[in-house]
Amino acid sequence: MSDPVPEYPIIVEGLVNRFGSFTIHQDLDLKVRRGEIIGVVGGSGTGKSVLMRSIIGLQIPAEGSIEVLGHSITEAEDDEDIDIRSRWGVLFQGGALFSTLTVGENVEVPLKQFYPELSDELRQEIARFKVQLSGLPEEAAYKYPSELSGGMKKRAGLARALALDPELLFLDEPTAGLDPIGAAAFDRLTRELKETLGLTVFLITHDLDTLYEICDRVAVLADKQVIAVGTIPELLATDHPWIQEYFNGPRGRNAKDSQDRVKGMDKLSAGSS
Ligand SMILES: Nc1ncnc2c1ncn2[C@@H]1O[C@H](COP(=O)(O)OP(=O)(O)OP(=O)(O)O)[C@@H](O)[C@H]1O
Repeated sequence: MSDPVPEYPIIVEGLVNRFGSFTIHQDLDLKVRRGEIIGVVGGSGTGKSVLMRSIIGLQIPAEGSIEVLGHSITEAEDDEDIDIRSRWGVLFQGGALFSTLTVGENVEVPLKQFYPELSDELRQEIARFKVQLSGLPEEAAYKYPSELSGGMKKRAGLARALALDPELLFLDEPTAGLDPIGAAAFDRLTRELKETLGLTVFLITHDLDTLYEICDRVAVLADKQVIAVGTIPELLATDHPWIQEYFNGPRGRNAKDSQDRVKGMDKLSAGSS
């Protein structure tokens, strides 16, 4: 049995990341709450993906400490490292599916790695279930990534991220490249999965609609740090120029207007029923 999920399943303190003489993060702190969807935003190149890679142990920081599900990532021993990696799922930008494997076989990869004792039959059945959980038709399990649309590839990547029943889900720009309807459907799926599976979700995005629709809080990366974390109204109450420009610029206003319209329609339909 894994330990229970702590109140803050991700704690980053004093993180420093450098590439050569180029400093990406300097004394960056972030605490993610259990059960929330935290949106991570920031200009291009501010180090959102590098932060995610540090949290999941793919990028060794120059300084700082990172704790995930109560375990130190920066000082993990090998065995502990393997145990903890089975408790999160990651959807990388672009899906990162193996092109020579079918969708089902892609989902089987982490199952084979972490549960080699599973029979082929059971492993395949679990993979088919995860494919359906991600909103794909069952037959998608037998297709190759090249036979899927962009939106289906994202869902296939999500199915693989869910393979091990993770407690934490990392999504790197999940709606990038999707049409607005596909993006909204993916957002709904993320929210539903979070609620039904009790996940904590770390979600990097440039998509303002996603932030308004499904994120409980938003962390803003700028000036090599997380300069603010909070709900969108809380962020709007700060006077940081990037935050104001981002949420109050034309795209930010459009996203807010469209969320207000959806809420208004929900109220109307609740009133008429
Ligand atoms: N392995 C690496 N070696 C050298 N530089 C790197 C490496 N990985 C990332 N960088 C640099 O670190 C910076 C932050 O990259 P990162 O991918 O985290 O940005 P991001 O905020 O996710 O950007 P975007 O929104 O464009 O995806 C960039 O300048 C990038 O070129």
